[in-house]
Amino acid sequence: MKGKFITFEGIDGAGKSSHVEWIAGALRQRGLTVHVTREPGGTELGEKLRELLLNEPMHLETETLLMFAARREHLARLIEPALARGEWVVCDRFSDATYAYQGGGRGLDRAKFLALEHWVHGHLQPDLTLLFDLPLDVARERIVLANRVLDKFEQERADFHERVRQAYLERAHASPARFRVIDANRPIDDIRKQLEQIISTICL
Ligand SMILES: Nc1ncnc2c1ncn2[C@@H]1O[C@H](COP(=O)(O)OP(=O)(O)OP(=O)(O)O)[C@@H](O)[C@H]1O
Ligand SMILES: Cc1cn([C@H]2C[C@H](O)[C@@H](COP(=O)(O)O)O2)c(=O)[nH]c1=O
Repeated sequence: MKGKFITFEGIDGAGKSSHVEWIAGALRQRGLTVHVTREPGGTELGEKLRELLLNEPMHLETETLLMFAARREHLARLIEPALARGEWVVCDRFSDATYAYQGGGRGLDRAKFLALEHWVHGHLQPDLTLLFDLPLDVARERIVLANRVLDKFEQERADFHERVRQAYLERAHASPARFRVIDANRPIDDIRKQLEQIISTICL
């Protein structure tokens, strides 16, 4: 079977990372070779860029270019070779995050996003994108309960995160064949049952 590229998306605290390893395990049980990775990050250089991106204030275009620079490295070193070998890649965030955070959240010109997307991976889109969607206040409450140190994005105001959420939903609406919108305001076990059904259909 051909390798597939699955991405997880959603606002901060949506709960996507809680399912990334689980879905990889479910795929491995079907005999597949699966790589779990994340953005920004996923390579040695990408993880260094992640440190800067999540902590240093910078111009919006610098932030966007660094997200795509990290992505180019990630594609070249991990994602494209794995897919070429027929292996699967499960990635916590990809370019839809740039569309939602830098575009929706910060107001990056859409044409600039599209130009970078075309340059960096015009030939490749995820086979499946799971968008974890839920009201902002529920996601905020989860982050507070987790008691973690907030990064630059998590420290943004509620209106920023609301714009990110809406941009994700708009992007999902524009590509219904690629996206599955998951109601993330449910218990983890219920979400896993839905994910199990989704992967059964793509593993056929
Ligand atoms: N369905 C759920 N119900 C209740 N709590 C949840 C649910 N899913 C995840 N959580 C909890 O919410 C917190 C955030 O979850 P997680 O780290 O998976 O979110 P995330 O979308 O990856 O966030 P971020 O992008 O900010 O890292 C964690 O403490 C997790 O245990
Ligand atoms: C890929 C990507 C990510 N971001 C933001 C979104 C999150 O707030 C952080 C990553 O943190 P996580 O806990 O690993 O989800 O980075 C972004 O703004 N633009 C992007 O392209």
